[in-house]
Amino acid sequence: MVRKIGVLTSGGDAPGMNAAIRAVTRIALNNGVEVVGVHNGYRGLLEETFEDLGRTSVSDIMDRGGTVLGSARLPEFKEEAVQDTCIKNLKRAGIDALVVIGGDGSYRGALAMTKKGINCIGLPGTIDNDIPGTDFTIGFDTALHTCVENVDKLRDTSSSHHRCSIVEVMGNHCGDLALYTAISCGAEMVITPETGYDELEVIEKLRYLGEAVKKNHAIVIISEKICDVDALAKKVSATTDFSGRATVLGHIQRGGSPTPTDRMLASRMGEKAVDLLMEGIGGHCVGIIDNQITSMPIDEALNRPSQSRKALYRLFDRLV
Ligand SMILES: Nc1ncnc2c1ncn2[C@@H]1O[C@H](COP(=O)(O)OP(=O)(O)O)[C@@H](O)[C@H]1O
Ligand SMILES: O=P(O)(O)OC[C@H]1O[C@](O)(COP(=O)(O)O)[C@@H](O)[C@@H]1O
Ligand SMILES: [Mg+2]
Repeated sequence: MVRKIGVLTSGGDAPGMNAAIRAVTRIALNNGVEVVGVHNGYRGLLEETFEDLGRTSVSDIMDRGGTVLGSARLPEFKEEAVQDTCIKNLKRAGIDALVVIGGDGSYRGALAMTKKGINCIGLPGTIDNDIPGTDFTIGFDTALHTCVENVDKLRDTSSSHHRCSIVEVMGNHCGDLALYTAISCGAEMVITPETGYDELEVIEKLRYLGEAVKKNHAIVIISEKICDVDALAKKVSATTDFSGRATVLGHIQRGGSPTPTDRMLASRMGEKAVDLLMEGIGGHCVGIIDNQITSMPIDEALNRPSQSRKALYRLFDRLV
């Protein structure tokens, strides 16, 4: 029987994490289960930075970006000795189950802890939308809104100055944020890990858009970690009709008040996490598939192939 649940946020923060913390806390308390907030991800398990959470501890946090519990990356958490210390610390605090809100790395940690005797449930919290086993992650929708808002602004000034804006967005190794932004903003090109990158092809396409199609501006959305966008912008200025400018949206994509979609998703997922723990289930992660809240074993989720975006790339091509 579960009497006390811990909750932590781990890896890169994401808007909506607070709504998830709130949901876990309120739903557990309403079931007569105590809740402990663990500060700074897995580091808090090691350093025992625990805080009892009451109903009002999670008041007025739903609309705030970031995570009130703090987040961290703790590479040494992969070591068994460190995990063993964390298990001891959890037991000493009387915490018998844990909700981990984070990305794929955090899921691996949650699985390891479950195998060592503390049931953990993973909630997908990342702006990257790169977690298998769910159609959408908490934070993706808000980050997409931020990207769209900023690219819309860049389009205004790019049109005035006959410019090509090359906009780098986050996503780690996943192109979703770039692809969804590109479709939503009516960009001229999208470059992601899925499309691959060929500098000559990009220049040729921009030449065609400038010289043959007579476009006033061109927006290129590119995923991070693909090329040096400043160098590409210089090349565009030197070899096409457009003057090139690079913008790296950076960490603003991680902040801001979560959209209602992210707040809803976080609340629904938080509810599911507590229900699973109360049923005695651990080592699972929660997802949303076809708008239904689901759960599956973490190792099954991590071994699933990532979803095909072929239809969306085709749509992008047909819209240009
Ligand atoms: N294989 C693993 N085993 C145990 N813990 C892990 C593992 N991989 C990552 N972690 C823990 O999860 C934390 C967050 O992982 P990271 O990949 O940085 O972010 P995210 O969870 O957002 O993908 C890491 O700092 C580490 O503490
Ligand atoms: O904040 P940092 O350490 O610079 O990391 C940046 C990375 O974190 C992210 O913003 C989020 O990644 P995770 O959710 O997997 O932690 C990535 O898009 C980006 O590559
Ligand atoms: Mg990750």
